[in-house]
Amino acid sequence: MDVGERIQELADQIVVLRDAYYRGSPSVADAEYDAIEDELRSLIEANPELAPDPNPLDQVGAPAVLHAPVRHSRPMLSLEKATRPEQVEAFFSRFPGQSVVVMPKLDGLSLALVYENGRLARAVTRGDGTTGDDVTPLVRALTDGVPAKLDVQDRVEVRGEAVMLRSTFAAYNAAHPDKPLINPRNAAAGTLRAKDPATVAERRLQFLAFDLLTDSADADLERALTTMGFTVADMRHCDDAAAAQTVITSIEQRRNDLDYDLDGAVLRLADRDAFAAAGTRSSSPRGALAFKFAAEEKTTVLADVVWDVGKTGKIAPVAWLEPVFVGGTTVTRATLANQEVIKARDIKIGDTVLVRRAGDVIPFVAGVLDASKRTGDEQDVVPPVVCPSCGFPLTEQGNSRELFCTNVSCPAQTVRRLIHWASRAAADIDAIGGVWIERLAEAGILENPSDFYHLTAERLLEFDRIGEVSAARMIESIDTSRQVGLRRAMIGLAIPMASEGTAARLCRARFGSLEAVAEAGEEGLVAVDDIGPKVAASLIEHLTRLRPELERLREAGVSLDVREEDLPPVVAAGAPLAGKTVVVTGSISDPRSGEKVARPAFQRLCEKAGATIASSVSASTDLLITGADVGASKLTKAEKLGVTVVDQSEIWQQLQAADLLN
Ligand SMILES: NC(=O)c1ccc[n+]([C@@H]2O[C@H](COP(=O)([O-])OP(=O)(O)OC[C@H]3O[C@@H](n4cnc5c(N)ncnc54)[C@H](O)[C@@H]3O)[C@@H](O)[C@H]2O)c1
Ligand SMILES: [Zn+2]
Repeated sequence: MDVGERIQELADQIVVLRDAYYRGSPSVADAEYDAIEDELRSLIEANPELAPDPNPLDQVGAPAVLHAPVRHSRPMLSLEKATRPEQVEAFFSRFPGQSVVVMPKLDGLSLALVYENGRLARAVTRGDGTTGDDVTPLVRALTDGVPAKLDVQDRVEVRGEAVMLRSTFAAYNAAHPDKPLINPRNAAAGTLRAKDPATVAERRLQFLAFDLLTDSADADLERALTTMGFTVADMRHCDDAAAAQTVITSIEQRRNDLDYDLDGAVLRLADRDAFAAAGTRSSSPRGALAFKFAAEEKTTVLADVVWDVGKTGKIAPVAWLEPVFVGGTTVTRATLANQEVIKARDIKIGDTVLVRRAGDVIPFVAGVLDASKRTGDEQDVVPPVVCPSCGFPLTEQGNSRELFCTNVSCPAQTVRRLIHWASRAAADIDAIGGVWIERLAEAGILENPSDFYHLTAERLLEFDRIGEVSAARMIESIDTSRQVGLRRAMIGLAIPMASEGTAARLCRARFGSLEAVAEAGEEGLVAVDDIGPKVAASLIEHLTRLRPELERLREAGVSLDVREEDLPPVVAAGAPLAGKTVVVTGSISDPRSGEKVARPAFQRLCEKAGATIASSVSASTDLLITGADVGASKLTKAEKLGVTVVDQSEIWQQLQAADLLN
């Protein structure tokens, strides 16, 4: 094929792929689509005379199916892409002396919000860049971060990205295993295509502003937007390429801690007038550049599905994949959740599947993008009828029909329980990996956690492929783990229904040892906040069953007593929340960095500030601290009970003022 033909072929492919993508059913992963654009771009650069007409690279989006078309005041463009530091340098050298802001490139869909006489008049999607879709009712009903009113009378247009938070996405998929969403970007776009807000009510979006079109406002973009009350993607001012590169790298490193997907960093002239003066190309502004990060989604072939027995006997499907580089590592295994999810996503062995590895979640198979690629040789995924490890019959539980092995002495479960005991969150026996645990269990040396503490170097040296140094290290690591203490021992014993939070709360409630928990009785346990009768019953049942094991652990010198660090924090005099009972709700993030903060970590900070934490709002609550994405029902309840509601920002300020951060 000659170059001209290849160019035409790529251009045609792009048109077809864009059409499918902007209709909401992409047929390849973004990374694969981008590779096609890149190839076309470099062929045209080398052979400008062969540029196709029309050239899809000069166009934005797709001639979408518009329900309520609205023409944009100024075109909504795409961004020039970069992947190498030299391209960042070239950008700076084009604008000598100009300050540049560097900010995350949010992966959602762009919206233009038009305000007239201080009121939100219209919210419009990008569409083909010239004409977009009016989605005002959906944005009003479902999007956080869109003020209904502004303190400005002139016409103001604010542009930004509507994203679905990763936490919203995960919660939605957990609640709807029968109709899972593929990824947050697609989910956000689908939400704004809905005919009726009520049908997508659980799919809330967040708007983050990055552009402002008006004459009457501060020249500095970030200051102008924040003054108006918008949430702005974290912007850093940089005076040279080296500084920008440092910010880009730090954004990429923080990528996993954020509650939204990013696909890169955007560089843009900080001064609004300079940006406007720089002008545009056919499909992108000259005053901005997008630096792309490694993809968090790729497609690969699902080679097989194996059913894995977990520590509680749960049998879960695991996808074996042809190796694929995604989210920064090579992935060969991914979770498929359960049989209902496999059915809902219509996944077969041999399919080309989309694998997603984003944030701190384990890689999962998000679905099949293009079922028309099937050859007919694909095979259905058939759930097992007996335990793959011990052959015992299985039971099904819950709406997702999760499978469980009913044999308490199932060998696979035993190994998993031992691995769990040795894991970092529990006893942290880091020198002994899963493979060794399996070998030792097979040899009949390990069955219960207490067996670890009778291992000797001599015994380990009887095995093949082990030297004295590693045997000594393993024994030393076991010895250190004797200090495990109440909280982590409880985690390590994997008691059904008792979470890591349960273990932490029992310590905070001043239980002195695991035995003390076992003897507290239901009444003593439910007195602890957030421990209900079901959790209490499970604790009593399993700790009673484990009584002989607890004795064996004690005899082996393992501490099951509460550790100093797990006790409630010492509260300083004059602490800002002293004596207050508080409830924390919504998603919390540190305003200094924008990073998501796990709720327990934030609650711990509140405790340091003197608060007592409660799990739900009641008449004895003093404060309800709200993060992002708070359901209306919580607020209504607080209002009814006369509980004061404060935004997290106020608490962060108080924490900072009391020197409780860092
Ligand atoms: N999988 C497929 O088949 C397929 C097909 C077509 C397009 N796509 C994907 O769609 C995207 C193409 O869209 P594009 O060409 O407009 O490029 P783009 O999405 O990469 O860049 C432009 C967009 O970036 C967004 N953005 C996010 N944060 C921003 C910020 N801080 N400042 C400015 N803009 C910001 C804006 O919405 C803007 O419209 C790519 O990610 C591509 O992979 C995929
Ligand atoms: Zn079994």
